[in-house]
Amino acid sequence: MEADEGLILNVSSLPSPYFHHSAGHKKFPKTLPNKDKWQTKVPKRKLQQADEGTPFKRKRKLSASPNKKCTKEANICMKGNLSSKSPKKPSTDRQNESLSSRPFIKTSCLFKNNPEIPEIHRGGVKQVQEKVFTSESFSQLDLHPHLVSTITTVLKMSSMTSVQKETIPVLLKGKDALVRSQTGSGKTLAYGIPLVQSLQGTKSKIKRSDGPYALILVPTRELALQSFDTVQKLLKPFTWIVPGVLMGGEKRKSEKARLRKGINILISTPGRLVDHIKSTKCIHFSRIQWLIMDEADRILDMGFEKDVTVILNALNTESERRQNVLLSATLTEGVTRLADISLHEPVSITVVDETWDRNTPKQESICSPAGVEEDGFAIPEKLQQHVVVVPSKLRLVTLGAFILGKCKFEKHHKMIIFFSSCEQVEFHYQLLLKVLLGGQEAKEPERLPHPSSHVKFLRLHGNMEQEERTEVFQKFLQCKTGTLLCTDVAARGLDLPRVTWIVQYNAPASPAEYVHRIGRTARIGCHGNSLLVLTPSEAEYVNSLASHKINVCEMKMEDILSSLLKDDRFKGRQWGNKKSHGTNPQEVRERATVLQTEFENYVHSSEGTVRWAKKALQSFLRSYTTYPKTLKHIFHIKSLHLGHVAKSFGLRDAPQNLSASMAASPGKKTKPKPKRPDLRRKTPGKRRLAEILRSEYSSGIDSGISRVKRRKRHGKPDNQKMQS
Ligand SMILES: Nc1ncnc2c1ncn2[C@@H]1O[C@H](COP(=O)(O)OP(=O)(O)OP(=O)(O)O)[C@@H](O)[C@H]1O
Repeated sequence: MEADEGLILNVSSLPSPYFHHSAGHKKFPKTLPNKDKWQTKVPKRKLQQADEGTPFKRKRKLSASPNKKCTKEANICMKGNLSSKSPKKPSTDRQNESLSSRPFIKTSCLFKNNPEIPEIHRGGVKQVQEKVFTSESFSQLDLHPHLVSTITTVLKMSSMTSVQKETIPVLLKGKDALVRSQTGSGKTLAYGIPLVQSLQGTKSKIKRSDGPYALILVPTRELALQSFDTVQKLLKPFTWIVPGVLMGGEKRKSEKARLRKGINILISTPGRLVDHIKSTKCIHFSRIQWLIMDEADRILDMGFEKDVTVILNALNTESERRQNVLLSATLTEGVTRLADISLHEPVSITVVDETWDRNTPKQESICSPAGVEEDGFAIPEKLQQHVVVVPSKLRLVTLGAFILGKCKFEKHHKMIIFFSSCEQVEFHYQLLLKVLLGGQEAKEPERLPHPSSHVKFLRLHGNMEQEERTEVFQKFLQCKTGTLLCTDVAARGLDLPRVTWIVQYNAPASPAEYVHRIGRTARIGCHGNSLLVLTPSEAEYVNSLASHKINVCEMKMEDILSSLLKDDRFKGRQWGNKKSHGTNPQEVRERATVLQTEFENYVHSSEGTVRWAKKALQSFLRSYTTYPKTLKHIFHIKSLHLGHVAKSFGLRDAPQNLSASMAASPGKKTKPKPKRPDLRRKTPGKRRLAEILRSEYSSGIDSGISRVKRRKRHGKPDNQKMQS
């Protein structure tokens, strides 16, 4: 794929640095053994005795200093071949015993030579909190009675949220506003209600052929669809006002036709709108009265600034005065810039709880969100945030165990897992489907899983075709349980009901993105949970979050892994028909190793899957280089142990010659990679990176980035599909 151009991978033929293979068992079976044969065909490995030392030392305290980060993992930087550091062989007696009567599952490979796990201390950070609801009803506002009845009967809402109570009157007065309130607090209606109220009451009744009166810009297509849906509901009694969405993916011709017929409230992603501004003659903005930019900071973050400038210029040349609204749960520097160029004497609205040390809510007639950012971002009160520190080698099994624990054994969970690249989403989607679902639904991945199965997987990312994206979005919207694997394309604005867990398998590029990702749960006063997965060398990220008043509490990796005790598919033969003791750490380790072996067997079942895993690993490494400067001391490519990271992609060996730029030898200075937010300087590398990142958000017609084609039924990951 384009995203990976320039990276050269050689298939390594070196023996695995992780395992001591018993004689005659140097190679794993080439194909995934079927389930009943599994226990006899499992590659023979020696058992690690329970008394073989403590696998995880929890000695080191997490340094408060941002530059101190010397775990063993960090020190072994990027050495792909660990042969010199292979775990010691256990005693010969044990070895013989293993060879004669045991299943030869050697647990030391996963649980040895890992860096120490630093202790995480909750910093006693007092999180910023907002009160979600007020006791005031919509009927107290000066709204059209039909609009009020639509809100109460169609949307089934009675009282206003804090942000609605503050924002709606300001917008009804015709003022510009910069609105910040926590995720899931009802910002869509905060602008939607005054918008509809004002348009239904225009002196001369709006005609469809008039064209747009309002423009709503959002960063992703799914959010465009969602906002369209809300606006459409509000417009129920006012049928003469026509909303429409432009978001790419759809044929440009049919969008043009809809524009020609007339759209009064136009909802669009910036890229797609710019495309129409440049190529569609019938598009005009002569009657524009409203410009709303939802997730305003994101719109700028991802290199849409140029598009926004084109849009603003187009609006300014055709209409003189309009009302402008910027909204987000996180106000950042970018918004200040955008506010400067797009808002006119705005009212700044931020919602803060009474118990917090300011009055709530707060209105300022200045436009400087800086103070808000200093105070930290508000997190929904009922959102329980967790972090787990996991050595690289154990990341994949920990993820697998977590999914099984929540979705298979606790059942009623709906989960979103965030990854840092499309390739990783695709790879993990197939891998988890095949291994955790034991192959049933994996045979027909496009089919909905059996309704009784609570372990279901869906995936969403910017390289999918729009038709499939929309289908997946709708499916996840409607399902009660299941797991969505996605990139940040799903991080902003999406209101997906009943999501109980957010997992961040790769840490986000900024605390703001952390806030938006976890904000997909615990919406509008509901309960929710989040889990951030960090490696020992990344543990300091917790301090970075704390500096934004974000408080996470630690979950132990061992506790997550222990859910494997409930799944006898991962039982080592040593335990025979014996009932699990429930807490035996050795048994947990053994089961984790069985699961890891299943992952590896799948990955190594064909050349295509190996290539796929390497591709996913590459894209992970590439995304690792794009953390901004402020986080580079935590997320630095040189802190990664390539062999250990490879293991978390089910690869038995660290790929050799990964890339000249990626896997530079330790100590050798490499050119710094472009940082995520700084995408305006047009060096070719930056332009390409910007393109890749924008693919998550683009209009869908301009990037030229290859897309993952809709999979055929019975589709198997192979090289062809990944190349698309
Ligand atoms: N007054 C209300 N009463 C009850 N539910 C409401 C009310 N206002 C909004 N909601 C519901 O709250 C949920 C979240 O609303 P919305 O998506 O607008 O939040 P948001 O603040 O825009 O979130 P984000 O920052 O993540 O984009 C939606 O399901 C919406 O229908």
